[in-house]
Amino acid sequence: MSDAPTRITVRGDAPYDVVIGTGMLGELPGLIGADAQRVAIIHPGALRTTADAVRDDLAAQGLEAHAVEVPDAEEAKTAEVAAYCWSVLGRIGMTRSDAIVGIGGGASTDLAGFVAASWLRGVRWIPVPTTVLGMVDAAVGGKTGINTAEGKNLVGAFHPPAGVLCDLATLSTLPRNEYVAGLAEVVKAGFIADPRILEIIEADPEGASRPDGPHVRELVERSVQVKADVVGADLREAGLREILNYGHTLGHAIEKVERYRWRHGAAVSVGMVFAAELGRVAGRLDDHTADRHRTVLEMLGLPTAYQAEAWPRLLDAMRIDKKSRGDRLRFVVLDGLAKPGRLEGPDPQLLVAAFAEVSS
Ligand SMILES: NC(=O)c1ccc[n+]([C@@H]2O[C@H](COP(=O)([O-])OP(=O)(O)OC[C@H]3O[C@@H](n4cnc5c(N)ncnc54)[C@H](O)[C@@H]3O)[C@@H](O)[C@H]2O)c1
Ligand SMILES: O=C(O)C(=O)C[C@@H](O)[C@H](O)[C@H](O)COP(=O)(O)O
Ligand SMILES: [Zn+2]
Repeated sequence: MSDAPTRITVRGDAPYDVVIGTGMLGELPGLIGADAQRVAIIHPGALRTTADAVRDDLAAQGLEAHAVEVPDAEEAKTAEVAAYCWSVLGRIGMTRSDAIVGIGGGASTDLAGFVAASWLRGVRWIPVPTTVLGMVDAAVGGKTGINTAEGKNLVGAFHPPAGVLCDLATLSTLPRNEYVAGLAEVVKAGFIADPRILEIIEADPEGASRPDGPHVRELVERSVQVKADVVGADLREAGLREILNYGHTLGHAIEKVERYRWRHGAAVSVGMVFAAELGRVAGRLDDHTADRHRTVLEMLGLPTAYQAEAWPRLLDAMRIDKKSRGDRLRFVVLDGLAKPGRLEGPDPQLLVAAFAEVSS
């Protein structure tokens, strides 16, 4: 692949590009909007240096730029932090012609996007993801939101960004365990739509699990393409988009039970093995593809098991999953490699049998 940035267009009512490359934060002013006077840059402490540099850059372009520091990781995805951001926006006088920039991992961009969706009923926003998970998944597609005490992402809005800047250089400071956790969403893209991703990882798991490894750009580009194709066809999750939730029904339940001490990617990793086992016990997924989940994820050092005694709490947490309809649980399962389907209201015994396969 070349050194020039790659642009992947996300279709829809207001199409936008996901730009993937190195050292392209200079593209940000062009995405802010010609009429903007003020920009709020929402970021966690870990990205303060980047946020300050972006603020100085935007100020040099004549914009009134404000860096808004928020708590780290999931601590940012709360109603209290959203309310803090709204109060800052009020104080700086942000209007509908102004813009919000979200810098950081998926937690920061989910919050920034939600603040943008809710402020004045929607202002322009641009995510600058700095984790592999943010680049391949969270920053693309306009799903924004925060958690509540009852569960993950229960409050939010679909609010597509004006553009997404994935500067691969920002990954140089990302701890390896965070990078590896993010690869779970890359593997998800492989199983639901692009098996070449799985082949790249299987051929060189060591190289694939390093943020400075040789496959970063191809893995990011392929995963973004999968996400762009899906959300470009179904922004509001009327049907197709549900496939991006593969592994998330149990994954989100694990995050809640763990009080967000588990990384999202790690929880989704266990959740995908569970979904594969569910597909297998339901007689829909072949043994080879089901087994391949555990093999690929373990090659990367991702978890594939969870404590058996948590099952009642997990089942309870799964009931409020967004794919549920009334009392009916719904799961994304595979009918084969890259053939996602749905399993609606499964026999509880199937769930127990599938969970037994991931229990430790
Ligand atoms: N909106 C969506 O479609 C979507 C998709 C997938 C995941 N998500 C959400 O994304 C979140 C997970 O995102 P994540 O895995 O990126 O975690 P995160 O945002 O919590 O970031 C992980 C950690 O890495 C730090 N960090 C980020 N970039 C860094 C860098 N370049 N250098 C050093 N440290 C850095 C952060 O401060 C944080 O401590 C979850 O809340 C999940 O629900 C949303
Ligand atoms: O973009 C989507 O749609 C997804 O489901 C992507 C997931 O990886 C992501 O974790 C998303 O935030 C989950 O959404 P939710 O609607 O289940 O909260
Ligand atoms: Zn996810």
